Amino acid sequence: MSEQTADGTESVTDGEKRGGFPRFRHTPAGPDFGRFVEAMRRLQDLAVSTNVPDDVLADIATQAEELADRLTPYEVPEGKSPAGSNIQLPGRGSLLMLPWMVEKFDTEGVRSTGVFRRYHLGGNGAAHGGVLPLLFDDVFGMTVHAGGRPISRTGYLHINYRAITPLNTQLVIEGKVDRVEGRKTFVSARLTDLDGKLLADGEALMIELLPGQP
Ligand SMILES: CCCCCCCCCC(=O)SCCNC(=O)CCNC(=O)[C@H](O)C(C)(C)COP(=O)(O)OP(=O)(O)OC[C@H]1O[C@@H](n2cnc3c(N)ncnc32)[C@H](O)[C@@H]1OP(=O)(O)O
Repeated sequence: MSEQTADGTESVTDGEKRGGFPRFRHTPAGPDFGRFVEAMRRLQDLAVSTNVPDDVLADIATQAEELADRLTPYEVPEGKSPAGSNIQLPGRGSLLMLPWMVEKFDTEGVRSTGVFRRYHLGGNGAAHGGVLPLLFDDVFGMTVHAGGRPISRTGYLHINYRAITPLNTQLVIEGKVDRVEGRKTFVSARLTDLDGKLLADGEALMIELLPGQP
């Protein structure tokens, strides 16, 4: 059963295995959206890797403020932006997500490839330990979805850091459903380089939302 809400989303209730998740209509990315997101990613990389003279930075800060002012009138609620739901774009078009491409999405599992960039630097050339759980959690969410399981949230997420994760190196992550027990879906994933060297592995418990659970 579903009902239309004031902002145009559908609030879906019992029987549709979506917990309290609204059913958002897909917002397609326009022709320049991918270019815009990549430009924003370059800005993020540069924001953490430059040392700009004060007089130049004053001008750049003004330009950044002007850009934000131009974007602000177009702010929309969750589910109304192309960010996050366009799987043909790196990170599905979301600046929050790692800029990785989904290469496989089916009942056997999910495979995604990409690089950690300068923005993701932790220390001494390695990716920050905090961005790996972001990658794993996102892959686990997709794995549950690809596996045909109901909408679920992460109960726990465990990462084993097996080796230093390099920046600017093509890597691959593969996630799969290990087993299902009632509402509980146990998933696991491995992050490797293209030679198969294991960098990190992880497991998580994804719990099916009950009707109305946010
Ligand atoms: C198209 C749209 C796609 C959207 C995809 C969304 C993916 C989102 C992925 C995320 O990252 S979610 C963000 C991080 N996670 C959260 O914010 C979850 C916060 N926690 C909750 O909301 C609740 O804990 C939750 C709804 C997941 C479960 O609460 P419940 O009260 O419904 O479940 P309950 O505590 O009764 O636990 C259900 C079962 O799981 C077990 N369990 C729960 N937490 C556990 C835990 N941490 N470790 C081990 N077992 C756990 C619990 O023991 C029990 O086992 P049994 O059924 O065998 O008795």
